[in-house]
Amino acid sequence: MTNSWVPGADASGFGADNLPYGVFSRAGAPPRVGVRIGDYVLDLAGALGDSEFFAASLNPFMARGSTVWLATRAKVAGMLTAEQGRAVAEPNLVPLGETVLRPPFEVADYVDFYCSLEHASNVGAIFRPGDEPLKPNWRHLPVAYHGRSGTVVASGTDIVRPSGQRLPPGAKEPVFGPSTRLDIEAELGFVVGTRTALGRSVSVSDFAEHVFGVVLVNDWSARDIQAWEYAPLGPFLGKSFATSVSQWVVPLDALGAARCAGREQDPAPLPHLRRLADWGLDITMEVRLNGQVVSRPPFGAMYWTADQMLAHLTSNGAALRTGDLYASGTVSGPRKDQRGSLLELTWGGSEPITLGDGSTRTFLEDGDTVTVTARAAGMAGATISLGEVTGTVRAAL
Ligand SMILES: O=C(O)/C=C/C(=O)CC(=O)CC(=O)O
Ligand SMILES: [Ca+2]
Ligand SMILES: [Mg+2]
Repeated sequence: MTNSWVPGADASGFGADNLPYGVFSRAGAPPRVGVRIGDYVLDLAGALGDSEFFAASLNPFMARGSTVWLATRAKVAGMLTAEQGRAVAEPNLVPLGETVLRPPFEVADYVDFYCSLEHASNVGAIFRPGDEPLKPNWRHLPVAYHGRSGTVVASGTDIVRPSGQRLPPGAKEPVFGPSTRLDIEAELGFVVGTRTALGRSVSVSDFAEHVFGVVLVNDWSARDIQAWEYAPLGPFLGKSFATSVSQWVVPLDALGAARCAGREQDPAPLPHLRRLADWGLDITMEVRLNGQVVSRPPFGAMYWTADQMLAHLTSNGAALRTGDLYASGTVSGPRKDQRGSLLELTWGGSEPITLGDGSTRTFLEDGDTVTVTARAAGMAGATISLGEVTGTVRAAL
């Protein structure tokens, strides 16, 4: 672990080995880019002075590319660990409590993958009983759909219960109204920094050149709307009403110690999707419902890794833009208490879970708060916190 002179930082999960980026503002001042250290934000506009930090999003900084990302990270780490850097950094440290956090980046395109073998198998069994849970393509490519970037919201934003069409159990005709099966999906999101030209593909080996960092994602899902609408084109309004992301983007470089071999793949993917480096990530997530832990999904168990997702996403020549967000899909592990959605935890609503106050849930009720957190191992015993993504359900309008 690299020690920081900032009080409390080393043990906070936001020590000098983490240094995630976000956007903050102070009372009456325009937003700026900052780095979190302990319970403080280092104002990068003040500490480094570069124009891309006087900005309301990380996009201008992310667009500069991986050489600048690494150089900036090294400078910031130096300031927050060495006594010589302290003179510059200290006047630019803002207590977290004096800041308002803003959405960290402007989302360009948003894609959601489906990369957990257990999640895909569980959902297949619940939605399509009697069929093979996995379609024949599943082990050959990371399945995904395009989501709605305009409804990606920052952690803390209230989620209004969506209305839509659904087919009530046993009914022959659909009805329209508030969803009765509102769910969560705990996911990891990858934020693209460096764009590409139309027609170009990104190979698995160029992953770290394009992906700036990771966020936690909750892909809120209305299971009744989804189940009725999805055939044959996939999820649409059942997921497009809101997707929440955490407020600190953890740089890929902070996850070096969390890298692990991806899960074994059988059959071997086609050459353009074959892994060339270890981009599995050993990250443990925690899902809390009204404060109670209901699941601990293990990201290291994902079948497809993020380098493969990016290679697939661009394999047809689709261009990348700064701010593109692609999420892993729901993270579910082999154990029951590792499932990343209520759909799976309650097996389609047939096995309610009991909360600490004695109440039970199948799906979310108005007033429920869901919080997803995650931690990864850092260098030499450090812990890297990925912060949290939280949201409270409000009654349908
Ligand atoms: O299998 C289906 O029909 C639908 C699956 C999902 O809801 C999954 C989705 O949003 C992708 C994911 O989070 O894994
Ligand atoms: Ca999802
Ligand atoms: Mg969504």
